[in-house]
Amino acid sequence: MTTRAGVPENTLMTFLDDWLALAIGNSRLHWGRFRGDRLESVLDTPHLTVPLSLDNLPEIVPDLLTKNASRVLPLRIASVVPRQTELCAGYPGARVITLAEIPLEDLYPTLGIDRALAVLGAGERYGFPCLVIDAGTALTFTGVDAGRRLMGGAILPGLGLQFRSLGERTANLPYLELPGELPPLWARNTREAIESGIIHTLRAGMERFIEDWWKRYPDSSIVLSGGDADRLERYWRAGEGRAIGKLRLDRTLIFQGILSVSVPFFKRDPIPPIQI
Ligand SMILES: Nc1ncnc2c1ncn2[C@@H]1O[C@H](COP(=O)(O)OP(=O)(O)O)[C@@H](O)[C@H]1O
Ligand SMILES: CC(C)(COP(=O)(O)O)[C@@H](O)C(=O)NCCC(=O)O
Ligand SMILES: [K+]
Repeated sequence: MTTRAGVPENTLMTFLDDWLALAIGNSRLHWGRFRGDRLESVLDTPHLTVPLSLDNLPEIVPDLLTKNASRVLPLRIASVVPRQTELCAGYPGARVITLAEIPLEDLYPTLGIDRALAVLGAGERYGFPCLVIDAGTALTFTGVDAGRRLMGGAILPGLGLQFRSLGERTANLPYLELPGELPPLWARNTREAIESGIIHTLRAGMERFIEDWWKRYPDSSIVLSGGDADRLERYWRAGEGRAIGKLRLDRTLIFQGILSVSVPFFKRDPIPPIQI
């Protein structure tokens, strides 16, 4: 396989090389800089407005690049936003990850690559079976069993989107930011009523999925990821907080997933044994 620049791909990444991972979500870009198999730094940036090039990469991710990084850094892209993928395609080291490369069974053809990589990353890091709850633009549940088969999942509007849609599509409701703390269940003003409705309903929904998942896979890890994961974890913990010890927070799952599908390109030690 060769890159766009015609360089054989597996000569691009060696064990100690720097390379970039880019996860393109519906709200923004998530960048990770690796040195070999080590994730050294991460950065979120707005969507691209112009094509990505060798010239503008240093301006887009100044904090990720070392000063002497003059050569073309390999860039492995996982995107759920086709227009943004197109804007990256002209970058010489770019390569887009597809579902065909994901070593999980029973994936359906339209599954988001971000979901596949995050749950792969979660399984590699915490063991299969595992359930990922990704609180991004959309909020997704993605579960994989001990045989690395996709069990199933669900998609709903993310927290930010739920707040925004009420603010934008109603005459009297304000657009609110996500609150820092879990609001009271029974509100007596508009702000808290919106916060309560969205957050307590989401918590109840999460409980439904989590309880069912643990019934099927009692020892499974459940991992929260995405831009709203920290807040979601805080809301979850502030409630009755059932079995909270087993909910992990890890916002780098997708980078672990991208690393895992890049493994053949590294001379790296095998990933630690999988705990089931
Ligand atoms: N600078 C920011 N831009 C966009 N969303 C942000 C930002 N900071 C925090 N967030 C939160 O992150 C959520 C989006 O999650 P994220 O994982 O970044 O989205 P995606 O991967 O779908 O682009 C939003 O609901 C918002 O509350
Ligand atoms: C569900 C998603 C929109 C989530 O995107 P995100 O919130 O990470 O930007 C994305 O994974 C997607 O476009 N999925 C395709 C449909 C599916 O996964 O079934
Ligand atoms: K995501």
